[in-house]
Amino acid sequence: MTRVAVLGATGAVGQRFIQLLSDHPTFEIAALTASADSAGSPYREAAKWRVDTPIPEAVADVEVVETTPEAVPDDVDLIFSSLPSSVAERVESDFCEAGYVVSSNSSNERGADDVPLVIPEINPDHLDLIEVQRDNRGWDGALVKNPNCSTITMVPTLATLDAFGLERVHVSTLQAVSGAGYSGVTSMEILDNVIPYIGGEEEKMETESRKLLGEFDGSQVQWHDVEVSASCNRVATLDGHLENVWAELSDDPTVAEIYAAFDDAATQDLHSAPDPLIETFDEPDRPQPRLDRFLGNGMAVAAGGVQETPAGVQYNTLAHNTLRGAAGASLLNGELLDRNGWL
Ligand SMILES: N[C@@H](CC=O)C(=O)O
Repeated sequence: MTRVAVLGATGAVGQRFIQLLSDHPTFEIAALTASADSAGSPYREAAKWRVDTPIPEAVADVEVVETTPEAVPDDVDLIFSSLPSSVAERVESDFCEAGYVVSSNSSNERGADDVPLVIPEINPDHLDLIEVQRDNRGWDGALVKNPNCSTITMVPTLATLDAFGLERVHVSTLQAVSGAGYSGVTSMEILDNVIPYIGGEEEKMETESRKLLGEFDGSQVQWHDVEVSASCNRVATLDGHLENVWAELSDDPTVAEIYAAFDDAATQDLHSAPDPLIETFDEPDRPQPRLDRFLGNGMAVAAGGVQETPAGVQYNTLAHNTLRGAAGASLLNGELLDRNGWL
């Protein structure tokens, strides 16, 4: 078994990690960390459990430790991080310096030249950037990131469309409240409402997509030159980010060819990877968050409503933002790290 630790285990994404790890066939939880205030408490007291399955018995009485390399057992092979990015910025590098491999959902360093930003089905080869990172930083460990939830929802379809010459993308998002965390938006703000702004989100979609779709040339990632412009909205759904995408392509594929390309999107032979990666719908009113967010155990991307418009090919895409878009994304990167011998 691969021994794993979760940094920031009491938060919303941390709880998803616990849920996903509790019946994982090859990963076992060896340590859970939280802030100094919670350290020393059993997990069931430190975390206000809010996931829709019961708290796993195996972790309920585990004592939470502080988020420092010294507090984590030396024989931990892999660390998952769901720390707030301000904390991650300070502590993730300490873990990497201490020799740990960190698969992180936090947004710090996603754009750094020597940090792999990875979706296993899209750019698994970018993991080899770890060699460059180790040379640059002198680490025995490594830092690997997954993208933001709204980026990860859209990029699998864009990677597929790249075969038709992806030139420009416009996207408008309808993002669930869980993306903002438990104290993110209050009920008074979001009920009967849409908030047409999510701080920093548009920039994340615009930059992370280009890095993910880029080519790793052995020493650096040459970012894709597609132009992406995003408009991000918070809506009153619980989980599942729905996105309306317009993609301008240099070729002129038919709608049927686009559906066929989505259906054939590359998959990975990893425990948490869905097959197919993209579930398609012919119906113009799908995918929908409530109906389609759990496709592929919450790890698939859904796409539908493909049509030709004067502004390019238009379609809707959806993914579960805390599964495929957060904890599940880091977990999948951990499975790839393990399979490719980085642990
Ligand atoms: N930044 C995202 C997080 C993903 O769920 C958001 O605010 O929705």
